[in-house]
Parts: sequence; structure tokens; C-alpha cells
Amino acid sequence: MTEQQYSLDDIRKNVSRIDNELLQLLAERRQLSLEVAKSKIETAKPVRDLTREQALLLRLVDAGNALQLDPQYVTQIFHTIIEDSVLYQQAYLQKLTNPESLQPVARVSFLGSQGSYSHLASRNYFSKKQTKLVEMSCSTFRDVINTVETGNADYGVLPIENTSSGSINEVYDLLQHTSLSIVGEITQPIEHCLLVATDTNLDQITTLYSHPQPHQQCSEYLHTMGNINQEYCSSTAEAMQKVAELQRADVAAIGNASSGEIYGLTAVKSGIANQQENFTRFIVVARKPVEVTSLIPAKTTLIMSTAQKAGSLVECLVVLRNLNINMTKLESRPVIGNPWEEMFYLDVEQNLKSEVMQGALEELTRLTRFIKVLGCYPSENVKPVDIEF
Ligand SMILES: O=C(O)C(=O)C[C@]1(C(=O)O)C=C[C@@H](O)C=C1
Repeated sequence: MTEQQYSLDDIRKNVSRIDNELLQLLAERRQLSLEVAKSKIETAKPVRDLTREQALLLRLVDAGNALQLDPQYVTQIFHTIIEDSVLYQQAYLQKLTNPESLQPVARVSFLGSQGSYSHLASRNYFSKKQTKLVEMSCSTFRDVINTVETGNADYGVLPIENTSSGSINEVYDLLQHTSLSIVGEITQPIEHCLLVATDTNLDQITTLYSHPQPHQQCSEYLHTMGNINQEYCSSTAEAMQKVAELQRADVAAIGNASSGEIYGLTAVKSGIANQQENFTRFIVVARKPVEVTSLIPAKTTLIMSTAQKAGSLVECLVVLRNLNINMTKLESRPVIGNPWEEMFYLDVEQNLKSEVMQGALEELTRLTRFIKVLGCYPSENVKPVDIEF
């Protein structure tokens, strides 16, 4: 008897059927996450339960082994599923905690047009919030802030730090003077490529367009390209637009490959950032602060200036240490108009309304010349639990 041969079309139909079933099951699992969140409100249990996650992963790795599925493959998939579940529950609880923020449509401003990294971050951030977006492109960070301050937008999305190029000073400086509050954060993978509009090869490229940040984040690769003209644009989207208009074999843009497709560009080289793991953390600002439910991990961002005497900053940091408050970021920026005076920015893993944070603020107010809370918001960094295979 000969084995029946299926056509490629038939096999693909079966693969597609299974993929659809997987999607269906993922959507069902997501709905169950909501039920879990509701039950956690009743019992005041935190969303994250690391013991449950560990047990769940160990069981799935075992079950996967029996089906010849690699443990790494299984854990990777379920880390992503759990991350989605945690962020989905967080978004649901935050909506209940801040009912006035329950808008079906939100106007969001960001730097650059379609396909800029800020645009991608805005879409990713709001996709979990089940909010429809009216997208507003701006050509400067100042404009992003202005549109929210004047009420023309509800939210602004701004990059604040990158794993290759560090802090984005211009945004820190704008935060010093704004009345807006930080209400959220999102970390976006940044995958820089060289994007071209025509048939060309790397040797022909002599001019590169991008925002100054990507130029900086890819400095090591650009160095290997020799004598290259680096042209600065207001965003990666503007750079892509420019290269698409020029249609020349000697120009390229630095940007994201899928965004490049919007402008008809193709990637001739990918993975060109100095660090393979290149991420940018974005903050989301709004006119009104939000409250963060105690069931989810929160971050608080403060700015403060200390007395200009030896050890002033250390005294403030000791307050945090003594209260066991974890600081995830400390940045200093000059105060414009006051030479040698510094403004410090601190991110701490604490809910503003917690007793321990209120205690810290009381002590810090005593020790500083100026202190202001820029916002308290849900931490969107869902660290995966480790398991031993
Ligand atoms: O079972 C729970 O408590 C959930 O919140 C669900 C879930 C999951 O998606 O499996 C998500 C987060 C928790 O850390 C553990 C598990």
C-alpha cells in the first residue's frame, strides 16, 4: 500500500486551521485572565503570583517533553502568554481604579509620522487598553508636550532612555517644566536596519538619514562604513520619507524594517545597533495623574534638587535604602539659568500612596530644596520567572 501524498495546499490548509484554533484558545485564555483579575479584587490578591507561574511552567515543560517539544520553546511561548495575561489584567484593574480615564477614544501625540518608533510604541501601549486612537504626529518633543498641555491631545508618548545611547536629555529637561504627569510606560524593542528605496548594495551608500538617536545607537556599525554623510532628520519616519522621495542608490535611512515597508523601502542590512538587545523605554504623559491599584507593581518618578553641600544626595539615597525602596533609575540634569546646580530624577519601585513611599517623601522633603512627584504609574516590565530544566 502506498502512503497517501497530500498536496502543499492541503497541508497548508491544515496548518492554517491549527493556527486559527491556537488563536481561538489564546483569546479564551485571555478572557479567563479577566475572571482571575475579578476574583483577585475580591480577595485583594496581587496580580502576579510567581509560585503559580513557576508551577505552571514546570508542568508545561514536562507535558511538552512528552510531545517532543523543546523546553526552551515551551517556556518562551508561555512567558509571552503570561506577560500578555499580566498586562491585560493590569489594564483592566487600572480602568476600574481610574473610571474617569475610561474613554473609548484617546487622542495621542508622538514624535514623527507613520512608522516612527514613537508611533509603534503608542500603538503597542494602547493596544492593551482597548482604546481607539486618534493619532497626532508632532515634529518635536516640545510639541508632543504642548499638544497635551493645551488639551489638543489626551496623551503624549515620549522616549526617555535607550539601552545603547542612554538617557534622552531633551525629554528629561522638558519634564522639569511641565505640569503634565507620567501615567504609564512601555518598553519597545528597537530593531535598526539600513533601508533603501532602489536596487543597491552597501558599498554604494554614502549618505544616511535618521534622527540623531539612531545615528548614535548605531555608531559602531556606521564607523565600519567609512566616510559616510550623516544627515539628521526630525524622526526616523521623516528619514524614511526622504529616502523614498530621493529614489537614489547612494542614500539609505536608519529605521525599523516593517515601518520601512510603509514607505516602500527594503532592508539591506539588519541588526546594526551597537547592542544586539536595543530597547527604548517610553513614558506616557497626561494632564491628570492616575492612581495605581495596590494589586499591581507601580513605579513613582520624582525630581528633586538638593542643597549644594557635600553628601546631600547621599543623605537622600540613604532614606530610600533604609526604607528598602528599590531605585531603578537616577539621572542628573543641569538646572538652566543656575550654573552648577543639578536636578535629580529618580524612578523607584513603589506606589505613591503606599505608607512607605509617603514616609520617604516626608523625609526627602526635609532634606531637599525642591521636590516634585512627576507621576505614579503601573510598571509594565513583566520579568519572566526562571525555571530549571
Ligand atoms: O493564576 C493567576 O493568578 C493569574 O493571574 C494568571 C497567570 C497566567 O496567565 O497563567 C498570570 C499571572 C500570574 O502571575 C499567574 C498566572
